[in-house]
Amino acid sequence: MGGLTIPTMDDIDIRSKKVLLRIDINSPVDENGKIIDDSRIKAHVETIKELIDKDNSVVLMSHQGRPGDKDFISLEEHSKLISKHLNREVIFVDDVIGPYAREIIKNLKNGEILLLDNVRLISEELIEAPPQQHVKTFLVRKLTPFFNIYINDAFATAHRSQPSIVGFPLVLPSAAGRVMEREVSALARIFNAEDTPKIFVLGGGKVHDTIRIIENLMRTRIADRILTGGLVAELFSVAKGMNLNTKNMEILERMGILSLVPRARKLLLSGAPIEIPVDYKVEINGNVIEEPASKITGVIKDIGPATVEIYSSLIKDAKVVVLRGPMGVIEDERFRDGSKSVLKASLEGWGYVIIGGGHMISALDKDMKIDNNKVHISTGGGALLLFLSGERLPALEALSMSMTNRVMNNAS
Ligand SMILES: Nc1ncnc2c1ncn2[C@@H]1O[C@H](COP(=O)(O)OP(=O)(O)O)[C@@H](O)[C@H]1O
Ligand SMILES: O=C(OP(=O)(O)O)[C@H](O)COP(=O)(O)O
Repeated sequence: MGGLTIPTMDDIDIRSKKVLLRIDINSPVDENGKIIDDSRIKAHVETIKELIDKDNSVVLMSHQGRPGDKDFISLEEHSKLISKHLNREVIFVDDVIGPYAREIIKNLKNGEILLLDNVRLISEELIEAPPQQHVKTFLVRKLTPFFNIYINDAFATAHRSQPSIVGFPLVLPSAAGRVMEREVSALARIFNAEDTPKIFVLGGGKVHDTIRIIENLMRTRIADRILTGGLVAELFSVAKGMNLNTKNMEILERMGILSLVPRARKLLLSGAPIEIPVDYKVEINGNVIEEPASKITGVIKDIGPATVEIYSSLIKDAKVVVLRGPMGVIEDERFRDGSKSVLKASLEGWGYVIIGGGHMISALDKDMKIDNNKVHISTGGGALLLFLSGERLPALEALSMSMTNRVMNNAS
């Protein structure tokens, strides 16, 4: 798959085993911490079902949000949703590696499913390091003895070199789950680097990740044009010398985004084809108004209608459109238009469309017509873009290493 040889669930003996299944059910949540879109949860049902049908006991592991952020919450609600979509009981334990969790894992019977709590409750999980280092973490050492097999189905986290992603494949027989397998093979099929023009529509809030992705896209000359929205647009607007007014600058400062301005300027000076919005929807004292980018007085919450029109016409002429990260604060119904409109334009165009990232997917309306022959809805955001820009993903590398280790172990 995708240049690397990666074991899938067809390559290992998965019958009547105890399986650790890393999934990515990191979902958008509202201001009360309630899940507003369960697409990622639904995506993993196929892999879980297959493991249960093969008489395994399955322990699910995932993260949700990052410590310090509002969406860093327990996985209890997720367990109910998995249970609903599977139509089976899912045991939830509000623990990850403690004695209580280990006891339940130990006693889990074939056919039973357990969801551990947010793996990022374990601080080691936030560290990016090579697999050889992560093998030594408490997380990997405490849990490995209970399992026969590790399956990684978390394509959306494949760009992180964290213990739950890269540690276990070095010590347990491992394979890619069905989501991981399908993502990698679909992208390899649909994404042809020769097809032009390729337009990337990049928004959302993970600006540190996105600037790295844009640098990669420019280095490998993959993107012909980048249309920005969300906080990514604000960064490039500042880098282009626009005045976004004090309130927005304070938000960017607080989020550590202003420190990225020199990198954004370097990209622009090197000729990166990055477009910024010409107008925005802003919020002032609870009211929504439209303002031109040159005269911003409110807090920026979405791209405006003139920008939507320009972006839509560019999108419609593209051979490949890749969208990741919403154009605005889509948790608020009043600021979903920008994201919905660029999605609609992409689906109406003639090119291939790849949509990624938990938030952008949640802006897809049920009545939007999706032609499965030319649209791939990915569970990944950052992972998807790094994969498309040619970067090697740590999760895939670790799975590939696990196969080499097994071949060597069998030979010795
Ligand atoms: N102008 C904006 N100001 C503040 N937050 C924004 C803005 N535009 C988008 N966002 C936020 O970006 C977040 C989603 O970004 P991200 O996690 O990068 O996307 P995805 O999950 O699709 O990969 C949402 O919570 C949304 O509110
Ligand atoms: O939502 C995710 O990534 P995405 O926003 O790039 O799609 C993944 O769950 C990874 O989460 P992280 O970016 O906090 O490591």
